[in-house]
Amino acid sequence: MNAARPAPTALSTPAVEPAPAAPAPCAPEDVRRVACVGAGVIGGGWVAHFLARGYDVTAWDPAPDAEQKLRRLVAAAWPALEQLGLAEGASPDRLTVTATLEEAVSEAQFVQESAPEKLELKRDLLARLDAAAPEGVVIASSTSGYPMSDMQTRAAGAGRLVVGHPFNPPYLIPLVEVVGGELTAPSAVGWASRFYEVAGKSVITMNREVPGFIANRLQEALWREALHMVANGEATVAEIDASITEGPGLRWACMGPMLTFALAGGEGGMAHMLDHFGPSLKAPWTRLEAPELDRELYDAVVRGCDEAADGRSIADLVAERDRGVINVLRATGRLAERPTEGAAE
Ligand SMILES: NC(=O)C1=CN([C@@H]2O[C@H](COP(=O)(O)OP(=O)(O)OC[C@H]3O[C@@H](n4cnc5c(N)ncnc54)[C@H](O)[C@@H]3O)[C@@H](O)[C@H]2O)C=CC1
Ligand SMILES: C[N+](C)(C)CC(=O)CC(=O)[O-]
Repeated sequence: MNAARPAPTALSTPAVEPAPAAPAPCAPEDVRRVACVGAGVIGGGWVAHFLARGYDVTAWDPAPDAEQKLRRLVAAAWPALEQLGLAEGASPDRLTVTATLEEAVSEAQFVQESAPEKLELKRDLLARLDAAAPEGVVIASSTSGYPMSDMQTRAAGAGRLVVGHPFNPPYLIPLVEVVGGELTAPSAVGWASRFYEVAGKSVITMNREVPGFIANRLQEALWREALHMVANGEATVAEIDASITEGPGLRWACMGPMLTFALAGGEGGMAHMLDHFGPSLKAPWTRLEAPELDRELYDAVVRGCDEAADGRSIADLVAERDRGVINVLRATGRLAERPTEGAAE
């Protein structure tokens, strides 16, 4: 079932011979100064996150009103961050907005890039960050989907460039997907993953490059089908959103799509689910083509769910899911709205 590693795009042929990645100047645990370059929706969210975790943060963004907007974003996020619990010494006062990119990164121990999702802009910016940041400092891009192999082509120090893909807002959604490019040093990937863990993130370190990484590929499948349905008059925007918030979204906050579907198989788990609903993969239930459910894929999914269950029985998982859904319903004020009238006498 192991799909061949996707061939690098023609764009990812390195234009420069990378210098071997110098070691990071400090351990992930010893980072105190973080630079955020690009301070819009996501970059601003990163600034708020790193400030709340007690770092000194420098930020640079070319927009004339960037500082005003950034400080407004941080101030708006701060009450939620106080609720979550701030690190010792955390303060918005530890933000410095610099006049130049070079100033922002000159003493940084980690750099998070969050400029617009435009490939040429990212290539030039990452090369500029590589030229300006202290030797060995890992530079991560917030890109939503570009492979680092396609972005790192102009950086002499490509070995220290990684993807660190967050979810909006980074100060609340814990996931960050980390993956290197063809020229990235494995040590930089490991350093970045460890740093994000230390900085309070939930890290998935991918073992291969794929455009869109993991969660965005899954989101994109749903997003594109939703757009088709609206375009074809099959569902309204409101129906699309309600179908998730009143349906699978309640479960997904507690349990991922794989284990959720294992429970669709009842006591038979994922094996029964695939036996029962496997043929539906050929039904026109989406415009996305399904893979062939061959023995290798079948066994990999069943085995993966058994491993994810980690000794919990189906009954344990059902109880866990039900507790979680009730908590989400309660937390989102929906338990009260549920119809109280029972069956007619
Ligand atoms: N918006 C979202 O939900 C998410 C976005 N991302 C990624 O984060 C990155 C930024 O996206 P957003 O924050 O949404 O965009 P945005 O448009 O809100 O912010 C981009 C910022 O970059 C600045 N900028 C423009 N040119 C620049 C340059 N050459 N160097 C540095 N900064 C520059 C702009 O002034 C702006 O403030 C993109 O790569 C995007 O794919 C990742 C996860 C989620
Ligand atoms: C819409 N988006 C592609 C920018 C979304 C992301 O990249 C991740 C997220 O926050 O959902």
